[in-house]
Amino acid sequence: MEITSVTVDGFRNLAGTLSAAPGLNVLWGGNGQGKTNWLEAIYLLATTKSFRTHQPQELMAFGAAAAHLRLELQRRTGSSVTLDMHLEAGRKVMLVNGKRAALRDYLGQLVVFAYGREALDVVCGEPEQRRRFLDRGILSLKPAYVQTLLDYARVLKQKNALLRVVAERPEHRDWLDSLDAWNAQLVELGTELHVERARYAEQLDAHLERQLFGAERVAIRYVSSLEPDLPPTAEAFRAAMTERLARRRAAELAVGHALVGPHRDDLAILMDGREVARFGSAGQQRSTLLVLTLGQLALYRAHCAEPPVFLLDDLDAELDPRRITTLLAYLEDKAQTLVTTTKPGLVRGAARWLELRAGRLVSAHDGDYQPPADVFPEACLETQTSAAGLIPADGFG
Ligand SMILES: Nc1ncnc2c1ncn2[C@@H]1O[C@H](COP(=O)(O)OP(=O)(O)OP(=O)(O)O)[C@@H](O)[C@H]1O
Repeated sequence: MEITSVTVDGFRNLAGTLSAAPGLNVLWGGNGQGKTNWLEAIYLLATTKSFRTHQPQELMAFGAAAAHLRLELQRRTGSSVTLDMHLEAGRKVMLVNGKRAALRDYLGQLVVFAYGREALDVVCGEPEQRRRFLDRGILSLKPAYVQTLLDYARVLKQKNALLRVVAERPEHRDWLDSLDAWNAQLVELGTELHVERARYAEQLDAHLERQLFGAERVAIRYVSSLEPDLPPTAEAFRAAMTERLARRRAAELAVGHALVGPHRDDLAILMDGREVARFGSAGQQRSTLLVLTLGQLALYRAHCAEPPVFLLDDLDAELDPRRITTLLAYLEDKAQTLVTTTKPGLVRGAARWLELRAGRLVSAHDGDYQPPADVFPEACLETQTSAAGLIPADGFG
């Protein structure tokens, strides 16, 4: 699949249309000109989520009451698809080819993988970020999985509401009659989550592009909160969760919320057997995230013929020049890539150059266009200041 155009109205500081080419597209301009906002718009259109915020209101242009985003994409088969998203009063409406679409149908249309500063939480943040990372990867292969996620979240919410009421108002103890029914549903839905996530983590580990950035010593493993080495089978999980729910019943009643289930699981990201988040350098943490994200892309390509879209934010701030060349060469035949940079002179071989100012396109060039080498002295200064955060050329050494 390839994005051919994105049109935005009322979203952050953006306006107008960007036309993308197959291959590498470079969105360039000074700091604060809306480059990341364009990638965020594309990510939102693909996944229905922002990589920056959970607050829909923040996505709307200051003072605007609604936003509209449209994306045209072309499939390998030659067919084209239009995705529309309308944001208003905290609501999102999604259309595929002009028709309202259920989430599971919408999510399969455009697959994107994104690497940027915000995504570093996957390595360094809370377990929830790592569960989301896994879930997003599974959704790229299996959009129907979204129903399992929604159902599990709904049942967990109901169970928590019940436990809270009973903890706060003991006269409602008879309401506990329904607890077994909620638990039975959690076991079934939790089994699906566990099996999908544990298998995905196993496959992802096998597809990590370790040699690309010297990440040979990185390994990942799904860690169930029930038992760290629980096998990825439905039988093992069902038995473990049923036993644990019975054993923790009194504790759940005492604290007033659910203590057992895959909503407490984690993904271990290790280097030489130690957590990268705690023992890795800043450069090693970034390398690890890049290797994980490229692993998701490789795993997707192993299952799907359509190349996905790769979004790479702030290229020059995240990678040293040697790694930029290695990464862009790697992506060349695997994805349509959109990168943002304040230093377009660092990029070679782009299919399209899109210059942005104040959220709008000011020039577009194809092919062998030579962008200015260094036109944003203030941006260069900022990049130098943050140079300590660059992924070092010797990677994990
Ligand atoms: N809801 C909003 N409405 C209008 N403008 C917004 C909104 N949210 C952010 N902005 C503006 O977007 C700009 C930042 O855009 P963005 O983060 O895309 O910049 P960038 O080009 O990626 O910059 P850098 O190179 O520094 O990363 C800021 O000027 C900010 O004021």
